[in-house]
Amino acid sequence: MATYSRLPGSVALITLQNPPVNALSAAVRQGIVDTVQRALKDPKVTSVVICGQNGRFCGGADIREFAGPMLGPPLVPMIHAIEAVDKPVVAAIEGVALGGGLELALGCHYRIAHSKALLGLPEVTLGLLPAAGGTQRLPRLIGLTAALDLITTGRHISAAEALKLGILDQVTDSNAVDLAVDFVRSVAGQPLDSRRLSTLACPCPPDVDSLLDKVMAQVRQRSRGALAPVACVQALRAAATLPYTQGMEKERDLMATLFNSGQARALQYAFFSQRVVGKWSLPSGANWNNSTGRTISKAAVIGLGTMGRGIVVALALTGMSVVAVETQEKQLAEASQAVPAMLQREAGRRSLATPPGVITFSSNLQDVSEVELVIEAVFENMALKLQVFRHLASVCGPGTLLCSNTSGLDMDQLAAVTKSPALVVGMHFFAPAHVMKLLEVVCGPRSSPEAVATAMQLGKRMGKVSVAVGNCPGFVGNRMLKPYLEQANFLLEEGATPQQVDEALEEFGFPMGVFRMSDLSGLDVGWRIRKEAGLTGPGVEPSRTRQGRRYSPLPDQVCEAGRLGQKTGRGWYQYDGPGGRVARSDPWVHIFLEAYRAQHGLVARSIAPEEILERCLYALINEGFNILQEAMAAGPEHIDAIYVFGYGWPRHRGGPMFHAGQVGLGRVLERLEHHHHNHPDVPHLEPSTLLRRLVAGGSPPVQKWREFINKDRVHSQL
Ligand SMILES: C[C@H](O)[C@H](C)C(=O)SCCNC(=O)CCNC(=O)[C@H](O)C(C)(C)COP(=O)([O-])OP(=O)([O-])OC[C@H]1O[C@@H](n2cnc3c(N)ncnc32)[C@H](O)[C@@H]1OP(=O)([O-])[O-]
Repeated sequence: MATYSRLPGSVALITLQNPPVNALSAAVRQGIVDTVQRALKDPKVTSVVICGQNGRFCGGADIREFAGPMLGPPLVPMIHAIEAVDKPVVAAIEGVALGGGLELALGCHYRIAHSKALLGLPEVTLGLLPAAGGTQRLPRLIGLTAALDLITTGRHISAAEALKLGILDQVTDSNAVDLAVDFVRSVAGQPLDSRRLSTLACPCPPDVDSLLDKVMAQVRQRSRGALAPVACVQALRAAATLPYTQGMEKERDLMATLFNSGQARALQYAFFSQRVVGKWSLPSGANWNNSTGRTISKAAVIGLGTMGRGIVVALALTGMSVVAVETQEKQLAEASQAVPAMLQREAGRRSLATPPGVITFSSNLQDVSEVELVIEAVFENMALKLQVFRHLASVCGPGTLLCSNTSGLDMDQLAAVTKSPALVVGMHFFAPAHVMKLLEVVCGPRSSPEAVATAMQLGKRMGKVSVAVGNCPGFVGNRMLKPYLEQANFLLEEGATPQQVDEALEEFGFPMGVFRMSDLSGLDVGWRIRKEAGLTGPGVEPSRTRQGRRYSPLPDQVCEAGRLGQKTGRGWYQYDGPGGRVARSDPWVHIFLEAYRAQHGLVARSIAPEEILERCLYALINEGFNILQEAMAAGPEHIDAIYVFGYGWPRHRGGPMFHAGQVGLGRVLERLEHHHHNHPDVPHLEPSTLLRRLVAGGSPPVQKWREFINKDRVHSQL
């Protein structure tokens, strides 16, 4: 709703009320229409201020309403009516003015904001475009070039940048509503024609067509199949070339194509998934609402390799002090050079509220005795990690939280060697740890709600999307990645090339296909894990089965040939020397694959992109269903947030589990059965029981899976 009050000096104050972000729900829109009418008709009112309750102007249209029929007054005529009012209307912006919220402000004659306010038109991140006049009014106010940047990226800008661009008329460090009230009194009675943005021409550079063509090309390349960014450029082309009314028709038509698109639903699902995972819960019933975490002010990181250095920076960026420990002198010296530079660069990239914390470098584990939380990031080897945990248990105080950055080893085994297993959790970062948004918080069977709450809270402070997951081999992300990688290797055995597999995955929307990604992260990472698991190495027969299951020794043989990816200049592709970034097809690989197939009596066949996608993605998704069944993840949103924020799953496809729902669970089941029939020695293709149950249960929408799983779990226990 929206409330109306009349202030001294003939000012009407309209306050939007829809906590927490005053989104423009049907009730708020009706409230605005009613209160603007009232201000218009009230002869004692000479000017109007619109603001939002609780220090937040407006977070835009109410995204929760998109799933249903649109009720209440539409936004476009509502904003047009405000613009047409013959009394000055000022938007007093505090907190946020995003999407429809900024469009509402653009319909006002003046905009005043608090210096900490955030503004923007992020609709493109929801698979939409600013459809309440934003694509037509913003370019008329700030010019086409600047509007193209804000609308095609959807980025939030500070009040300072908005003032510089000309979106805002004034910015204040004190109360923006008070300033707006004083300001509007001062402009009451002044002509408003020039303040009605829809009546203005759109300032464009002389070569407007080449600018639009250039931006369209950049957007198409950047968006990897996402529809909304392209539609945004088309709407802005209309703003630059058509009168306002026709431009608005173009905006409306483009929005109609986007609104019901699968991509828009996927992106809105991703928006809410990111928020659902913050509300963590454990099978024990402990959750974000009934568990309290500790606020950490001093932490330590053990092991300053690539991951350890990034974790130190991520912690220091929160303002806390960090003890960075590395026992190898050479590595310590290198890290104490590299880390401060990384911290400065990252601090420069982000406008930090608090200065970064102090980092102390040491080679002595004794120096962590005073910290509240330790993150171990040594080499991925259980024996070494156990040694470190035993040492930490003897050095640290009884209340210290001990965390490991392991990417898949048993957290409970580590907890078992400490005095307080309840204070042991996994904090699995993704490289580069100070940049990647995802954090898997691994809850061992003995991890206390307080420990999980502390790790989740710390993740939020580091700006991470933290997802609580269960303790199983590979946790969630890497556990699902295993069948995906396996299928990719099997497809090479059967006739595909690394390029064909990667092209299919990149066409789907991944920034990098599986083989280019493996070359980037280093083929030796997986090779070492397979050797430690006894799957390859001296004395292991290079056959194509292991424990009765199909196994591909292809990647082992590539590594044995000294090809470890970008770091050696050769892997599944060739590069311009060690560290090269540009992947080129390598004749060696094709000769090697032919020889391999001949050696194993395999006949290459042509494999269609559809089969590549089905086998790689459905094997991954199938493992996701097993993870949900075992309660290693609380819901599909958790798996999808992990893949979108940690594994490059294209956001406009929502995530693996959402994608399965869009394809149709029946279809996924049928295709898995088909591929498992053709490859009975690949257990990862055998459909998950939960998938079968969901299909038998009528394939409920993804938002209903958690309910279905919980009911199903209770039922199966009966
Ligand atoms: C016509 C027009 O052109 C078009 C079509 C549109 O306008 S499309 C809409 C365009 N608007 C946006 O894209 C802005 C989306 N929101 C945000 O970016 C952020 O929310 C925030 C504003 C920067 C605050 O961040 P926060 O970190 O302080 O809190 P939070 O946890 O994120 O949010 C707090 C709670 O508010 C909910 N929420 C936030 N914005 C919402 C919105 N626009 N609609 C509905 N719910 C919203 C959110 O789900 C969470 O709920 P719950 O989990 O507590 O149940």
